[in-house]
Amino acid sequence: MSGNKVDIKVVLLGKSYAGKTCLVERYLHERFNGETVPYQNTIGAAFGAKKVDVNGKKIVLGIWDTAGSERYESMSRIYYRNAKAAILCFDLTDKSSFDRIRFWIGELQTHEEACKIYICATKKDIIDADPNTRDVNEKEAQALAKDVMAELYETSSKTGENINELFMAIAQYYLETVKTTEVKEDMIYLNEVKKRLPCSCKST
Ligand SMILES: Nc1nc2c(ncn2[C@@H]2O[C@H](COP(=O)(O)OP(=O)(O)OP(=O)(O)O)[C@@H](O)[C@H]2O)c(=O)[nH]1
Repeated sequence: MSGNKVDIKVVLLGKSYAGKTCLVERYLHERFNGETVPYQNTIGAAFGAKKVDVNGKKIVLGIWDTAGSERYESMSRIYYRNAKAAILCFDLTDKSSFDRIRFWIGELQTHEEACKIYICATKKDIIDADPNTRDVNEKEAQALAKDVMAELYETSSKTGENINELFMAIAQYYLETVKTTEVKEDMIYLNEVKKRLPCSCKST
């Protein structure tokens, strides 16, 4: 990492009102304005960045909070292009928001194959306070996550539960993958060197 360079592009996708902006607000600024400020839909997208320390390595996450409104859907590809991680948000109290993430999974699988998917079930505090408000079956969410090899996090932007954990997992996975790639590249390089060695070298 050098200067203000963004190391990992992370994009948030999901239905309008799913809780994407609050998730980013909580992570970047450790605050939740949901009880004091009326809901305002995101227009286009918003960008924020945060430097994190993963086992002594500092990396910068560049986070794109996209608009959930279907009106802006065609623009979303601009925001998820080259993203290393996508957080697909759904609201635990709204089944239609869960159904919507299948659309985003399809988009990413078609256009951004290398992007790692994280599924984020938001507003956990609401269902903790009243389990009857749960509109998405936990097993169904787990099954979908397993299907697409995604990790599933249940979060609350009100309490902050699981939010640092989610972004830390993204950063850690990124670093592990970078390391693996470097190792792979070294291996390829060694193979190439072996292939090019003159025959006389084999016996030495
Ligand atoms: N209790 C509770 N309310 C939440 C939580 N997250 C979001 N909300 C509320 O849900 C509403 C929508 O949240 P936003 O974060 O603005 O939703 P969004 O997905 O960014 O919406 P768009 O910008 O339209 O795409 C707001 O009224 C928030 O206060 C949460 O974790 N707990």
